[in-house]
Amino acid sequence: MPAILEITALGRAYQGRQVLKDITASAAQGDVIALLGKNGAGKTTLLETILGFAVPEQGEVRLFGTLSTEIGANEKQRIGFVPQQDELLEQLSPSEHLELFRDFQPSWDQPLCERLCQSWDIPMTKRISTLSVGQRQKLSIILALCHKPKLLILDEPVASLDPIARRQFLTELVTIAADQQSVILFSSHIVTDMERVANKVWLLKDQQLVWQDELDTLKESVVKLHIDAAQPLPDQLPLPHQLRQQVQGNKATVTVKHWQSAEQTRFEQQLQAKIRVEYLNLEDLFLELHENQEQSCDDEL
Ligand SMILES: Nc1ncnc2c1ncn2[C@@H]1O[C@H](COP(=O)(O)OP(=O)(O)OP(=O)(O)O)[C@@H](O)[C@H]1O
Repeated sequence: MPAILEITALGRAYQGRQVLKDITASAAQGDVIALLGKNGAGKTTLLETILGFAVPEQGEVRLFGTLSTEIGANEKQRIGFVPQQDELLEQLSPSEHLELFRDFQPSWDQPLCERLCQSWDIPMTKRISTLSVGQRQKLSIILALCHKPKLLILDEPVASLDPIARRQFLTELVTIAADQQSVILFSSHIVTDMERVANKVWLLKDQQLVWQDELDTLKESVVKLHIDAAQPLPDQLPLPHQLRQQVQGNKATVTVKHWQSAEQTRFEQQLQAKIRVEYLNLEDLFLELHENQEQSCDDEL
């Protein structure tokens, strides 16, 4: 069976300016992937290119084995998408909009739809043009979820949701990923949310996916070392794979990547110091991985 999502040597440029470069990645059933990157890193561009909205300048994307720019109704029925800017039909009511979608979707889950509409207080009979931003976002999510897609792509899906709706939405995502064995790929700047549900991280930086692996592996690999020495430490500490270091007298904090706990004793002996290893949450990891640009950095992540 072909992979749900396969990206090969993908490149995108706008008016000759490269936005994505040499991206190769794939996703398997059950993957919940957090797509991280600063503003303008290219997340929306990547998600829209995956969906086949534009022909890539380099490389290709395959969805269910078919080029994303050539997918037909069969593949489209297996995809759910929540765009950053919703594309709802303003003149309809939520009830009419949902009905319209349901008619085109053989696998529509009506009980799920009713449950979400009720728990998210969707005003079913008001015109969509009169809904609040949060209500519109909820409706977009319901439209994307209820046909039980095998590939669910969400671009900033929770930006306008209140904390209760966000938590409910995240719970739904986890359930869907587990029950339907689908792929979920979503971007968000609310990194704490992503950490709750994602099992993989794709990190976009300098046009490339500089990290694409298990979230747990990332957390074990990039750590902050708190060093406490008997004597003053040198300005530049001889530790490999440093992202950032701050030395003050006998103490230092150093963020390193490719950390291997077996090395701790050796470094302690080398520096004649005690080292405490701090494992970071995803938000701190994101900050550390982006704040290293001006610092001494031995190579790219
Ligand atoms: N249609 C376009 N024409 C020209 N440049 C574009 C176009 N769309 C996006 N860009 C540029 O490509 C880069 C990536 O934009 P993109 O929207 O993909 O980033 P993003 O990571 O989704 O950002 P954000 O987190 O702010 O939503 C930005 O520099 C943006 O200005």
